Amino acid sequence: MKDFEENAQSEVGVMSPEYVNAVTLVVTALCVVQLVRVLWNWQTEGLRSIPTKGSLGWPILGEMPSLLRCAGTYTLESCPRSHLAFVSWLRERVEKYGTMFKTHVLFRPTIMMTTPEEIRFVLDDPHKKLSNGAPETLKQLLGSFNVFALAGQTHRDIHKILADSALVPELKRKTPVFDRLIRHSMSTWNGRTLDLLGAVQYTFFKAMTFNFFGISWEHEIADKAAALLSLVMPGVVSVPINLPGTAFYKAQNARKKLDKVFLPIIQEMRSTGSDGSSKYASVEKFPYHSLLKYEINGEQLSDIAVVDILLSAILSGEGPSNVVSIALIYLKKNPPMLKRAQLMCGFGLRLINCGNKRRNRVKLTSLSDLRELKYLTQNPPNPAIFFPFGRGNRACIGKQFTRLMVLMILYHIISNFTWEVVNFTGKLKHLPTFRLLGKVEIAFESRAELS
Ligand code: HEM
Repeated sequence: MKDFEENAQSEVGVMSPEYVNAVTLVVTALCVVQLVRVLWNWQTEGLRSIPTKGSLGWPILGEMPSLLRCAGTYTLESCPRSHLAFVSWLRERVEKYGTMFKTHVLFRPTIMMTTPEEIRFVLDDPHKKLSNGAPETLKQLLGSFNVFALAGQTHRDIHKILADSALVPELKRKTPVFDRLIRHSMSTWNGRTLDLLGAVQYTFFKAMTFNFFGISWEHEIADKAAALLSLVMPGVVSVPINLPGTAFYKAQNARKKLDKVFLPIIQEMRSTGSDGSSKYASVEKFPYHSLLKYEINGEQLSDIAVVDILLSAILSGEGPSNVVSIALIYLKKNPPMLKRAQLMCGFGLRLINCGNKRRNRVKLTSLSDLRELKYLTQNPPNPAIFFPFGRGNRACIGKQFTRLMVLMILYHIISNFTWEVVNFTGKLKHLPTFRLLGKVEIAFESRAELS
């Protein structure tokens, strides 16, 4: 019997444990290699056929780790050097591959263009073949009709409708309203320490709900909308995990509540026609009747599509609060520059309001008033090489609005207050947009010489 078992074992060739382990290892390694190949092919699809030189970096991560090392967080003082770090990341690749190279960042195959001519070519999009690569969270929170997700002729038409209402003549008409709103927002600042980014953003959101939905900033509904709007943006730049407590979850809830604020206005405007009058005490005059009549394939935009469009336009405007905060921090660090700005504001005040001794009560009633504030409107960049507001048919529609509001807010702060930076991380971030990190707490006091 024993002989039989030994013979049988040698007949079927029983494998030693070492042999089994080695085979398992080889098979697992082959599977991993195959998986990485499939992932990599999927990840770089579309880019491999483009005859541009470059490196796609690591599987999945691409060249993101090296880019993040250059574009991470920086202190305000090291900010110019941080630009140099990013520039050296670019220069290294430009020297190897040329001014246009392929890479893999933000989990996507990417073509980097580094000269103003190349960037202008893309933004001007002469063949009208490019569409926008907006993040998925943007679509989930702002809806499929958000302006960044639109493409082709529909995008061009909607862009024009939005842009027309943000042109200088329209802003001229609204300047006194914005001025009242800003002075009202600042009326409680004396002796208080404020989260400046939050406070300025709140004022901006109220100005924009007036601009895009016609909602009066004095009405409580404008406060409700501004509070909800400030919850949506953090969700757009967050990981889309829909669990209670996450930024994405809060943003989704805020979006649902915003629909309840805005949808009744759109529904009422459709029924009342084009004169813009409203039964809502909150709505002064709805400015977008042309949007209500806009048709795609013979069908008018749905009410929710109109809300998507206007909401995305409002939420594009979260940048200016960073601009105001950075300006105040830099001015504080540079007393001679602050002094000159104060003098110019004073000079502007005298021009605007000759004879009025209560200088802190002065109103800005037109855009030409602002032109007198020469120091605040200096250093125009070269438009051929510097386009912070984009270009072409995707260009920012809020450029004039931003200039106007930032200037008015700075003007009122500089001429009415002294301030101390109480709490600020001192850090800036470049990705996904240029912004200050954390809260910026600033203590405001009325300027003694004005009271
Ligand atoms: C510091 C302030 C701002 C900066 C630097 C800025 C910058 C930009 C840039 C670079 C783009 C182009 C994005 C692309 O190419 O896809 C853009 C688009 C846009 N911006 Fe702004 N923006 C600012 C403020 C505002 C404000 C206050 C509003 C609203 C009143 C606004 C509304 C829009 C809209 C609606 C678009 C999309 C245009 C389209 O795709 O048709 N922006 N912005």
